Amino acid sequence: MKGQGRIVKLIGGFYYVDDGQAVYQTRARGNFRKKGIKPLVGDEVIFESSNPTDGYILELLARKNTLVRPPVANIDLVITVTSLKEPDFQANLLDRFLVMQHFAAINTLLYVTKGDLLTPAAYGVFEPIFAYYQRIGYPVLMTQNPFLAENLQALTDHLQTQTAVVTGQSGAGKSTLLNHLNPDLALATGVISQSLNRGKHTTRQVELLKFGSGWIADTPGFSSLEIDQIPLDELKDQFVDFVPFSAQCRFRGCQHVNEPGCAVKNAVADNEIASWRYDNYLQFRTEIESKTRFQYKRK
Ligand SMILES: Nc1nc2c(ncn2[C@@H]2O[C@H](COP(=O)(O)OP(=O)(O)OP(=O)(O)O)[C@@H](O)[C@H]2O)c(=O)[nH]1
Ligand SMILES: [Zn+2]
Repeated sequence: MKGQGRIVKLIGGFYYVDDGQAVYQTRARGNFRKKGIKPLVGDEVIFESSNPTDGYILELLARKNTLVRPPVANIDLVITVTSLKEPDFQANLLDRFLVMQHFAAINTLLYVTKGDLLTPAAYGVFEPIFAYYQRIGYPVLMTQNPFLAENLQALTDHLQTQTAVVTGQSGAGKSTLLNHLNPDLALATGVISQSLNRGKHTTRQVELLKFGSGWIADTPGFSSLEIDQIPLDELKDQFVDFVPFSAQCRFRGCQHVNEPGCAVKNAVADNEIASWRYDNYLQFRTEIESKTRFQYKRK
């Protein structure tokens, strides 16, 4: 038979395709292989299969978007799980996630965890920081006890028919959040967490799981993230809080570094743009510049 379905996981060179009725184990064939295009979890595909364990992907349908890390396609929403403690909150890492997700044109929601490990006073320090992210356009779900029913319900309301991916730093609480969200998901992650005994990192591969009428995927955590695939002069556009000001910069194409009459720098001085955001912007620029220089040298 020939059918259309979605790749829900990738293990050992096999792509598992869900066509809404069943899941088929397939391998990649098709023209796209010659072009060097690799199927990703989340891809819509045309496949051929005579039985559930022996099929072929013939064709990849056009992708809406692609997230490089984790490698997933056709995502509507990324839930970026951000812990306040164990591991400590790092605005630099959070901004990396946000910049990469904006560059990939994927919507982001912030889910804040581990407030329960802090005193109310220590927790309070973080409130204005996340209020800032909320103000510049990122939905934020944040309560001191992160897994209160109302907070989980608010997240469920955001999910609906969407395809969502849970991402974030190692140990931030991604799997824990999924377990709280739905007992059915807990089953799926429960299998994986048996391997917990062998090491610290639980989630090793991306798998799309049915959630309500949509899909959700846990992903392996990571502790660093390179932003150097973003072209240097496009980095400023990924800082969503800079964009409303940049139209008032004296020079078109202002990079907000040394240019006179820069409205973004003025906004930083006036505390309208958070200084840590601007500092991270300059740091990311330096990283991209040093990478680019390296590439020129090699030619
Ligand atoms: N106190 C507290 N502990 C939490 C919270 N969220 C997660 N944890 C604990 O933190 C540890 C790591 O949680 P996980 O859900 O495995 O983290 P993860 O982000 O999935 O980790 P990786 O799969 O390694 O990327 C576990 O021991 C959880 O029980 C929270 O909000 N509060
Ligand atoms: Zn400027």
